[in-house]
Amino acid sequence: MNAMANSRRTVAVITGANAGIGYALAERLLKKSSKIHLCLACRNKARAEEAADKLKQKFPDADVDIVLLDTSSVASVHRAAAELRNRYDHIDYLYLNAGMMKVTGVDWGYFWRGLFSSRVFYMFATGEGLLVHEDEVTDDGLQGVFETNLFGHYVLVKELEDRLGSSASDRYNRSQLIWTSSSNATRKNFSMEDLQHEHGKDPYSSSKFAMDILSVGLNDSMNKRNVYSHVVCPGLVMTNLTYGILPAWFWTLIMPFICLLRIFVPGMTYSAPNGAEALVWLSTQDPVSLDPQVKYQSFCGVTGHSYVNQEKMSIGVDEGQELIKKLDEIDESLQKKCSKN
Ligand SMILES: NC(=O)C1=CN([C@@H]2O[C@H](COP(=O)(O)OP(=O)(O)OC[C@H]3O[C@@H](n4cnc5c(N)ncnc54)[C@H](OP(=O)(O)O)[C@@H]3O)[C@@H](O)[C@H]2O)C=CC1
Ligand SMILES: CC(C)CCC[C@@H](C)[C@H]1CC[C@H]2C3=CC[C@H]4[C@H](C)C(=O)CC[C@]4(C)[C@H]3CC[C@]12C
Repeated sequence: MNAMANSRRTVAVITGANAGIGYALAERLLKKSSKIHLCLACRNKARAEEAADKLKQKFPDADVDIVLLDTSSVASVHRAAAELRNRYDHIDYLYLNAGMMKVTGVDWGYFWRGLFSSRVFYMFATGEGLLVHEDEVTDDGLQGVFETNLFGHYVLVKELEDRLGSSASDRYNRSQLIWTSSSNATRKNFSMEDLQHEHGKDPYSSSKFAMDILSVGLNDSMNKRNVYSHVVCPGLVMTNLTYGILPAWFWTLIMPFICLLRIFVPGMTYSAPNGAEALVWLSTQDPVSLDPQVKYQSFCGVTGHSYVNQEKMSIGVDEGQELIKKLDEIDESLQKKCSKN
C-alpha cells in the first residue's frame, strides 16, 4: 500500500462494509496488513457492530471502528463526514461501495431468447435488459437508487475533500477513491437530462454509468490535489443484492453451472472475496500509473482463482465536468431547502 511506508497510520473507509463485497473487502485488507486502520461506514448500528466484532475476532490486533452513514440521506452523509473529519486527519482509501437495486422480477422471455442468440455471454456478463426494476423517492425528495448509489457518495467525497490528498506532491499524501460500479452500467440507460432516472426503466444501470462518468470528472478536478478515482466491477457475486433477485437456494443450486460458465464469462466471481479482488488490487497500485478511463474488473478462472481485468471505457472529461456541475446544483438546492426548514 502506497501510504504504508510513512510512519502515520493508513486509513481506509468502506461504505456498506457490514455485508457482501464491502465486508469481504474489509477482511481482505486486514489479511494483507493488520496495521491498516479500517472504518466501516454503515447505515445500521447493530449490523455495523456485528461486522466490526467479527473482524476483531478474526484479526485481534486490528484497528476497526464504525461510523453511521446512510447514503440515501444528505443529513446523514453530513453527520458522517463531520465525524470522519474529527477522527482522521487523512483518509488514504475511500471505498464508495454501498449500493442497492430494487428488482421486481426477471424478464425470462428475454433470457430464453438471449440464451440462443449471439449476445448470450454479454447477457450473462452484464445482465443488461434482464431485470425489471422499481425505484422509490427518499426523504430528500430524490430518486432512491440515484441518491444511495451515487449522489450520497458524491456529497461524502465533497465533504471529506480536506481529508483527501494534499497539494504537497508527496506520494504519501495521495488518496484513492474506489467506486464499486458494475458491468451493468450502460450509456444507453443514462441521460444528463434525466440524471436521477425518473423516467427510465433501469435506475441501477443509470446510477452506475453516472458513477463511471463521475470518476472521470473527479480525476480531472482532483488529481492536482493528489486524489485519484477509479471504478471497479466485482462481477456477479452472491450477496443480499443478488438474493433480492432470486432466492439463495437457487443460486446455490446453479453454482456448478456458474463456475463452468467462467470459461466464457470470467466475471462470474460468485464469492464476495473473489468479487473484492479488483478493489484490493487497486489499493496496492500507484494510482498515478492507473488509467482513469479503465474499469477494473474482478475476474475468476474455472479453477476459482481470481484476477483483475482492465476494460477500457469511453467517457469524455467534459461529460465528467457537466455531471459534477449538475450534482452540485442538486446539492445546493437541497442545502437551500434545509436552511429554509
Ligand atoms: N453482487 C453483485 O453481483 C454486484 C454488486 N455490485 C455492487 O457492489 C456493491 C456492494 O453490493 P453487494 O455487496 O453485492 O450487496 P449487499 O446488499 O450485500 O451489500 C450492500 C451494502 O450496502 C449497504 N447499503 C445499502 N443501502 C445503503 C444506504 N442507503 N446507506 C448506507 N449503506 C447502504 C448495505 O447495508 P445493509 O446491510 O444495512 O443493507 C450493505 O452493507 C453495490 O454498490 C453493488 O451495486 C456491483 C456489481 C455486481
Ligand atoms: C440460470 C441463471 C444463471 C439465470 C439467472 C438470470 C439472471 C437473473 C442473471 C444472469 C446475469 C445476472 C447478472 C449479471 C450482472 C450483474 C451486475 C454486474 C450487477 O451489478 C448487478 C447484478 C447483475 C445485473 C446480475 C443480476 C442477475 C442476472 C441478470
